[in-house]
Amino acid sequence: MSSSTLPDASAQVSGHAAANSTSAAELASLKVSLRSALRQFPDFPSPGILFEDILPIFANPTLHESLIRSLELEILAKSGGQKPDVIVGLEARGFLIGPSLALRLGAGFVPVRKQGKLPGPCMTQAYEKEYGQDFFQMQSDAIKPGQKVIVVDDIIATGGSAYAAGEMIKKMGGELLSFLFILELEFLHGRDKLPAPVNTLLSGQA
Ligand SMILES: O=P(O)(O)OC[C@H]1O[C@H](OP(=O)(O)OP(=O)(O)O)[C@H](O)[C@@H]1O
Ligand SMILES: Nc1ncnc2[nH]cnc12
Ligand SMILES: [Mg+2]
Repeated sequence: MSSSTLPDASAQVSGHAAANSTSAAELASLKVSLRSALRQFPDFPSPGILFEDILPIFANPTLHESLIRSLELEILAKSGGQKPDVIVGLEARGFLIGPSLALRLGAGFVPVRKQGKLPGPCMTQAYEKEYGQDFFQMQSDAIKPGQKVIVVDDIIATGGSAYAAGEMIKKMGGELLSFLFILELEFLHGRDKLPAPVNTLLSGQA
């Protein structure tokens, strides 16, 4: 190793550290504006549920851009260099973020839909969520064996929806890298159900 390598290497390391701290500062500031845009509606869709409304973020192009950038930064910070092949988004609110995020990351997008919406052979999984139960489906060939997958959705409450998606992805031979949400309802401990790391931008209803 030449004597000039060490200073170059250490300059590179401190360059990465500076870039990481810049990204962390950017992410922290974006999260503040995203949180301030959320609205809450008591007793929707049923008594006792405090509904978290994320839609104001999408009504404002600056906040919309902040959201997609935050999700991208969160993945880059937590991925340990592992790039996803596929982003899986859950119908319906997961469709608001999945395709844009997939484009940013150069990954494919695959939908998980509610039963009866997808053509051709499908895999079906029952699930329960904070205020109901339903069936999810994916097209049976949507994930190729060995593909690296990140599941995205707006909110993790009980974790039932995301768990069902993870089950189907594993049955198709996909490798679950992580789950990513805008908001976590911590008191429901949904993350404890999930079989891969769980990353969230915001938490609430502690
Ligand atoms: O962690 P869980 O308890 O499973 O709950 C979270 C899920 O519930 C909501 O979806 P929902 O199907 O109610 O509505 P949507 O069709 O508007 O996404 C939310 O968008 C998450 O997908
Ligand atoms: N409290 C809540 N607000 C919005 N979406 C939800 N999905 C599950 N629980 C929810
Ligand atoms: Mg949903």
